[in-house]
Amino acid sequence: MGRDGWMAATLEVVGAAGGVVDLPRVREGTNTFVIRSPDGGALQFSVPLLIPFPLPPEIDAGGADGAAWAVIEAVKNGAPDDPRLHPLGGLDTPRPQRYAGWTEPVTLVHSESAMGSGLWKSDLENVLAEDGFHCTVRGALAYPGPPDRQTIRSLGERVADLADGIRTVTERVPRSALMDAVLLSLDQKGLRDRLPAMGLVAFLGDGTRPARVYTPFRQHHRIAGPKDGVHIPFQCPEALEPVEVELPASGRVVTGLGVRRREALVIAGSNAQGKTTLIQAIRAGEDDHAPGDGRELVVTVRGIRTAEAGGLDLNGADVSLFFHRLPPGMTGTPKAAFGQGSGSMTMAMQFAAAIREEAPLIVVDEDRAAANLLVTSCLQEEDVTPLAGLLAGNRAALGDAALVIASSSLDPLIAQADRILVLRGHRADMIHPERFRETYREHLQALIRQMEGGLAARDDAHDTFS
Ligand SMILES: Nc1ncnc2c1ncn2[C@@H]1O[C@H](COP(=O)(O)OP(=O)(O)OP(=O)(O)O)[C@@H](O)[C@H]1O
Repeated sequence: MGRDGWMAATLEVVGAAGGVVDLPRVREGTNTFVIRSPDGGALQFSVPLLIPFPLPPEIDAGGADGAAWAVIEAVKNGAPDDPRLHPLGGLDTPRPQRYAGWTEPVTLVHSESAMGSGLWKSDLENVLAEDGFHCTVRGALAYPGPPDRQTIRSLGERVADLADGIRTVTERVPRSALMDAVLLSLDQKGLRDRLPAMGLVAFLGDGTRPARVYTPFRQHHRIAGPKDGVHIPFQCPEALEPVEVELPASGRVVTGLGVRRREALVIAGSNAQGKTTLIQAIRAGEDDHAPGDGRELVVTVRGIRTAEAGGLDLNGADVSLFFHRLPPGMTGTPKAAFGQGSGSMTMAMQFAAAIREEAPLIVVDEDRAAANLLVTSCLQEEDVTPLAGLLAGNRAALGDAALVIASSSLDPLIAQADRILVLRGHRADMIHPERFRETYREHLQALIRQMEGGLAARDDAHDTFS
């Protein structure tokens, strides 16, 4: 941190930048630093600024994160054309691509997770408040040489110019753009609060565009932006009884799929129809999204959990919901198991913990699950009850949690669903569970006939050649 003495000069920089530096928010080494880049070509800095742009009085402070989002994205957009903003993208350094993450667009307005912590976005460090726009900006300049009076003064001037540039852009953001983002943020927060009273744990609005595009800086679905090109919007089929909702802040009336408390909803469909994408959108509904994200109308209550196969160490984990005996190699009892968990044991632990801690919604994706914790094989012994078995015979053990399960091949599990949404060509349709069970029965009978036919043919061939 103290390389070349730049850190020692930081406070001088702060002084030189005058009143724009947000002194109460200065945390040296964390959000305030000046350091030469590892390749030596740039001087990287981070500094909390207070831009004199107070939250307009007509804006409800509850949606101020939307206004902060609109301002930050406008500044990022303006960076190439305004030399004062060039440090944001390291545009004057020999390798600007190294700093492109700082101007990477973000369509997230609020998240309780630590998602995208390396990106500039509306969060606890970037807030529009009554006393101005508090923001922590990171930048990079071409390396000016060792820290002496001249270079330190010029750094101070660049930071002051940057603050000035941010202020200019901020003041030009149309009020309507601020208001759109604010209302959307308030709508999502308000709807999330209302869901429990509606008997719902998630709402997936019609028109949602759930698919994502990944960039080097946004590699997780929660922070990734909308997919370009062909993008089929979600539309809740009539047979799934769409819910109509009046959004609390804008008063807009929208329709969509409501995921009900305690229900088991299966998202089915053959390969690559968009099951994982839809389930990820429901998970991302814990966050608030900006106009254009595509998931603005997906709202999920907080505290949802996933259960996935893994190989975690179990340290007194209660897996008795699924396991009635421990496999060899583990110690303890099913109520307090110790040892290296198998894929299904780890998943059982996560599932049981979610139920114990009263998670409102548990999400399971067949792609990431231990299949033997979901359905039974004819070889399975009695010491494990998979999820399909719990749904069939012991629903009470799952408490109040709703389940959303993406599955394309685990018919015995799909057969236990309360509702089945089936995706075809990325479009949602519905299969009545009773109809599915009939089809499944016929499918099993055909399989038995096929298997018996195959065995008989094998016996005939054996007789012929023996
Ligand atoms: N509504 C949509 N519009 C356009 N593309 C979509 C849509 N939903 C998903 N996709 C795209 O379809 C592809 C497959 O999606 P996804 O992985 O969610 O399918 P899946 O049903 O879970 O697949 P699998 O059965 O192989 O696990 C991805 O490239 C995804 O971005």
